[in-house]
Amino acid sequence: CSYKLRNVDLHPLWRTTIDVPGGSRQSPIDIRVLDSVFHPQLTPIRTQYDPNTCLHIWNNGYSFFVEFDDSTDKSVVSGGPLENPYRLKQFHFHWGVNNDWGSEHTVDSKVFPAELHLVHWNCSKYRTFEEAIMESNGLAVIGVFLKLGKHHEKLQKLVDILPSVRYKDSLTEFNYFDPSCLLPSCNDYWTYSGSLTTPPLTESVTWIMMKKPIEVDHSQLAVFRSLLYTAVGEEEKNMVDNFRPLQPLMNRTVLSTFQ
Ligand SMILES: NS(=O)(=O)c1ccco1
Ligand SMILES: [Zn+2]
Repeated sequence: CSYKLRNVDLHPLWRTTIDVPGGSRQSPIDIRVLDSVFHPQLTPIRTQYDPNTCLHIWNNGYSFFVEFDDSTDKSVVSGGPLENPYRLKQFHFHWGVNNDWGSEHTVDSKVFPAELHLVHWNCSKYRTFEEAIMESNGLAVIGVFLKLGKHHEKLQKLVDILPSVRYKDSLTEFNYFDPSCLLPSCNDYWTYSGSLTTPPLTESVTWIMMKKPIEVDHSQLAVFRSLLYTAVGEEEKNMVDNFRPLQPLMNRTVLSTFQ
């Protein structure tokens, strides 16, 4: 395989390898398939999303976030390694300047052009998302790899509105979207204990990484890359390579639902 070096010009947010004091469960990681342990008791992940809870999209200067109304249990994930339902708060992506890299997690060192994160918080134990991100079992993030392939029909509704959040701190209304259309058809996943990959990098995440990638086409990824890190009036910097470098596995085991 062609070994491409990633001389990536990382965003200042990630340029320093921020070592969280005492960090022992940081994300992202390289998932070594043969080292993962098959766990037959892990049930499939169950998502119940109400498209009416979709609120808006905003560009916060390092990704674009689709945010949901998390004041009720209308949009939740449960099952698998989760001891109770977790409420959907937002989803966002990480991507590269080209199709050779962009994902945060890797699979046997294989990099994907982008990665989707669906972020949920433990509403049975904590009162708010902000509180949950500080707790070891506070969050559950479903990660989905994106690969280059056929046009993703359902994603296009989101892609079409991205130009309206081109600049940092811009926000636009976005209603009636069910993010389960972005999940792969196959239920197989890996799961491990990790952290947020952006500040505050807290070690509060149960990661659920879907084995099968979804396909998007070149033009759809190109629109992601047309977004800007910068606000109106600032010197324009394209929002690309917004992924954190791989972190050491340390004393962790990745579990899998398949052999
Ligand atoms: N990239 S991520 O899903 O770990 C995340 C969510 C909020 C902050 O960082
Ligand atoms: Zn993320």
